[in-house]
Amino acid sequence: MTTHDRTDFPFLRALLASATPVVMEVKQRDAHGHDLLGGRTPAAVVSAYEDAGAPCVSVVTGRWFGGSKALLREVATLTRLPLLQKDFITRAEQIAQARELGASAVLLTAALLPVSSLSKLVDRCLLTGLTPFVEITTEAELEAVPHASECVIAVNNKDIRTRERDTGDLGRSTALLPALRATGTPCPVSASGIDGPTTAARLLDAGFGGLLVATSLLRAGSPARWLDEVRGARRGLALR
Ligand SMILES: O=C(O)c1ccccc1NCC(=O)[C@H](O)[C@H](O)COP(=O)(O)O
Repeated sequence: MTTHDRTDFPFLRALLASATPVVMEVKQRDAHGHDLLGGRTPAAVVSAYEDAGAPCVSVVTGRWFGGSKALLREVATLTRLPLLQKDFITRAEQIAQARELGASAVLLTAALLPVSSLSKLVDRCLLTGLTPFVEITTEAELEAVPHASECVIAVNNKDIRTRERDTGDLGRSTALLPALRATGTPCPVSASGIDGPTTAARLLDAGFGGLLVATSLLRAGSPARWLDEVRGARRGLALR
């Protein structure tokens, strides 16, 4: 496969261009079924994310978290920011559908996909102009990621086998970061369980090129303040 021009991939381009590369997520419920929108509409949440300066937005369409394809379609009508679809994507038709719904990137969960399927789906994404957002939890899964230099690769700090009901092990991200970088991915990401601005600042300082956050941002009330606190915490770390 030939190397693609990154400028044709809006999700990756936006993440790489951002000084605060936090992918802000629209997620209706947490893994325990607790509502996260608190009476807000998706429009209100997306507007707050835009005001905060989010480079891109993730939309959970998976039913475990109360999502739906209609939610992605709705969010796509509300913003021009590049969108990531988070769902269990296992078939090429779902990639075509993601694009139709308005996504610029799709989640591919390495733990759920045989290596040959992951490879075909990554190829399909790249041919379709979607950024493959490949989530891994181990070094073995990471080694099986094809065309890593054209994928966003994210360490999932939570455990998909328990439906992500755990609080997340951020040590997994830190431990896997050198191996992540060695793949040549332009954007190593830490995803899930990032519990606040101080943790986010620490992960960005450690060298992550992006973070994916839902629960903490949605519970914080003001995403703009949350991101300001990340900047403040980073300044504090630089002064040490
Ligand atoms: O991780 C998956 O495989 C997955 C598949 C389908 C829908 C959602 C999925 N994961 C959940 C998430 O991606 C989290 O919502 C996201 O990482 C944010 O986590 P948090 O900040 O802890 O709410």
